[in-house]
Amino acid sequence: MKPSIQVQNLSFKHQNDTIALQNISFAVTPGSRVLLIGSNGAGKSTLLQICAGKRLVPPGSVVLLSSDVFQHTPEGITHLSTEWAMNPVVRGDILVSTFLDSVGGYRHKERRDILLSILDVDLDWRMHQISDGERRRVQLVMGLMAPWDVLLLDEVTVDLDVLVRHELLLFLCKETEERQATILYATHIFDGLEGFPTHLAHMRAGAFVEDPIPWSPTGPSSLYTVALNWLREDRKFRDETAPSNRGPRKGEETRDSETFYKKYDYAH
Ligand SMILES: Nc1ncnc2c1ncn2[C@@H]1O[C@H](COP(=O)(O)OP(=O)(O)OP(=O)(O)O)[C@@H](O)[C@H]1O
Repeated sequence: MKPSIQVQNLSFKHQNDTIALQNISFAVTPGSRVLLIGSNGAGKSTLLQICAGKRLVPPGSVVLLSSDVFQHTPEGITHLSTEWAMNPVVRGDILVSTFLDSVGGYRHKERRDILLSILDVDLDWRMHQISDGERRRVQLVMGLMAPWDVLLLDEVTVDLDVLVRHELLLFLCKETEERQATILYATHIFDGLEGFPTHLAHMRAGAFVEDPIPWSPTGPSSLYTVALNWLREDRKFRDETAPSNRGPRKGEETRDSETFYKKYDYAH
């Protein structure tokens, strides 16, 4: 089967020269649900942004749905991240129904209505008068209503209540099974996720520790235990190979900032 996501020798540096990805190669077949697991800063969001065609990468290094994702971003790719909710536009005084129509909701009424029900969204809500979790639900209706072939999810279920999150995960599983769509999902929350992934990908310092491995919820360890062990190994690996300055500093002289703030500390 032709992969829906094919990444070859991908490396990426941010503008300040921080190396975010190092020589990543992997392929994902249609119908897969791949969980990206890695510590903060491991490169998950950067990889998802690149797969969404949002960052310039060498031609041919990231091919989704048989098309170079940056040069000719194919139809059917949806990237949902937490940044969306920070945009003042989606916190403005606008009715949810108007908002959804403004992004083409009228074209996908059937799917939109299924999602309104799963995500328990009221079309009469006003975007500036709803909670963070409610706004997240509107984002998910918006992002998922047009049928997608590849879904790139960056921690967007974080503020959903557990019932809505559960229903959403069931919907996503159904979509991948019935339409052979593919999901790459980066998260740190493993509660209730046991039956979701078909594969786990372990990212460490911008690289894949190994190819995505098949996951079965009936195995000996829980997802949480696997993730915890991987992250412990990563921390040990980092401390042995590239000790960092993180944590308290021993024997350090007083910093200028301490001297300054102590001088103007009127609280005592
Ligand atoms: N805009 C940026 N400019 C410079 N460096 C960045 C930028 N965004 C991320 N980085 C760095 O790139 C590396 C990968 O970051 P990335 O956000 O992809 O990690 P992540 O695995 O998604 O982390 P988290 O779990 O915290 O979301 C980190 O070293 C991070 O400090």
